[in-house]
Amino acid sequence: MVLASPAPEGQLQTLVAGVPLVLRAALALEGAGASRIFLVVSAEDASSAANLAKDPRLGVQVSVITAASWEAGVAQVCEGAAGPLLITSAHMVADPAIYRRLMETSLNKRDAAAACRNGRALGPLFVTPALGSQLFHESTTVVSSDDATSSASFAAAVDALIASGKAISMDVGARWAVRVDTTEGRRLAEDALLEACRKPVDGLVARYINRPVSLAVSRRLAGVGITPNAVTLATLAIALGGAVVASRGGYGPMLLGAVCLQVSSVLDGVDGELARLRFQGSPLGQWLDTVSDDLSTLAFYGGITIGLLRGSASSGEALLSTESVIACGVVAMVTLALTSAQYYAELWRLGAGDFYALEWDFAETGGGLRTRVVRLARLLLKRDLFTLLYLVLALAGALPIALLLGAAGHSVTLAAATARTLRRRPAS
Ligand SMILES: Nc1ccn([C@@H]2O[C@H](COP(=O)(O)OP(=O)(O)OP(=O)(O)O)[C@@H](O)[C@H]2O)c(=O)n1
Ligand SMILES: O=P([O-])([O-])O[C@@H]1[C@@H](O)[C@H](O)[C@@H](O)[C@H](O)[C@@H]1O
Repeated sequence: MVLASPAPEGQLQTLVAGVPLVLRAALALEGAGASRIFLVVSAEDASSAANLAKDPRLGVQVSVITAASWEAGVAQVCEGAAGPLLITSAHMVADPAIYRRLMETSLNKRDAAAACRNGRALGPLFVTPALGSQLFHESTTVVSSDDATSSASFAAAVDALIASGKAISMDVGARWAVRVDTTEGRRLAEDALLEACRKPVDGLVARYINRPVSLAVSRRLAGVGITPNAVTLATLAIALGGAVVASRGGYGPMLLGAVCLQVSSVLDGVDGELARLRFQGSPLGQWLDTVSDDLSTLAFYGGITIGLLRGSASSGEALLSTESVIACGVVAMVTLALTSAQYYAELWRLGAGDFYALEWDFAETGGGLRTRVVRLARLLLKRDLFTLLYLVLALAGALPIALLLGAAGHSVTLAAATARTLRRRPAS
């Protein structure tokens, strides 16, 4: 059971990366495993809190508690609680792992666990109902309700709890936790939230080139109404448009086609970043993202195959014979389609649309020679890398090589996907 404390009056709706701060706190607590949330607010904030509590992104029940003071509201919740509570200020934007770790702490030996950095309390406190009610009942000085920096004085009170031995101090280590009651604090929180949108599976190009750009775009779009799904469809439209242009043939159109594929590959990060930043991820979005990646690549091969057959020598057509262009184009498209079909079937059975919901050998850390080879091959065959490579080849007027590499690369992934499907086929 968890409690999110109020922001000072009127600040419930302050946006942090596109989400009202109190809603962000509630969603983060839910993500960390909170099964119920009590939101303590003043009478003036009650109706806007009630609206935020109805947000469709929330999966847990949020009860709004109206109280004359923060302490009175917290004490009221503690008194009715059956198990430990996590008390935090809506002003705190933190890595959900901090809340998760606090909630996992056993309160058998002490009555509370506090999130700390360098020995100082940050604010979030996991506490037994008994200590919680005692703290907020008896010690009216814990947080003075007319104190503008109530979360700071709350942290000071938690420091005192640690000093008296009643609370365990849990060091948050490198995890981030930022107070957002200042413009600077909100900026730092947005930086941390955006950084947390990176995916551990990002390839080298994604990590060092694509993400810095897509994160800058997401920062600007976070407060705008555009949905992740709309961004996914826009990235697909850019790639398909590029493929149509490339099919006209010639150096310029085919280069533009490769530029469009690269732009869509960079913007491909924005949809997921917005989904994670604003808690707007969805099964439909996962599927759209996966299918749009594959359709974009497939259309590119189609576009350049037609373009090479139609074009002049300016795009390196002489590098491959007409028959080889057709053969490589067809092999690249068919192997990509057959690979995707197998992954889609597995994803469908799993009830997920996210390519990374599948279990992958290359996701294992360490491992023997085979795992290392698979991991290296996977890194080389990743979309972020080959998309950039195709752009370089288009610039060099050597796009037939892209078709050749596409045919070879997707044949390898088809072989791996087929072996995987056969391995996983249930024994009859
Ligand atoms: N319209 C969208 C797009 C993406 N997502 C979520 O975001 C993830 C993708 O995150 P992102 O940062 O965009 O990763 P990509 O760069 O697209 O990498 P990949 O496609 O290889 O997963 C999806 O799996 C899905 O969980 C979503 O919910 N809705
Ligand atoms: O992980 P990665 O190679 O960068 O990219 C993946 C593709 O390889 C895969 O075909 C597609 O279905 C996924 O959505 C994702 O785009």
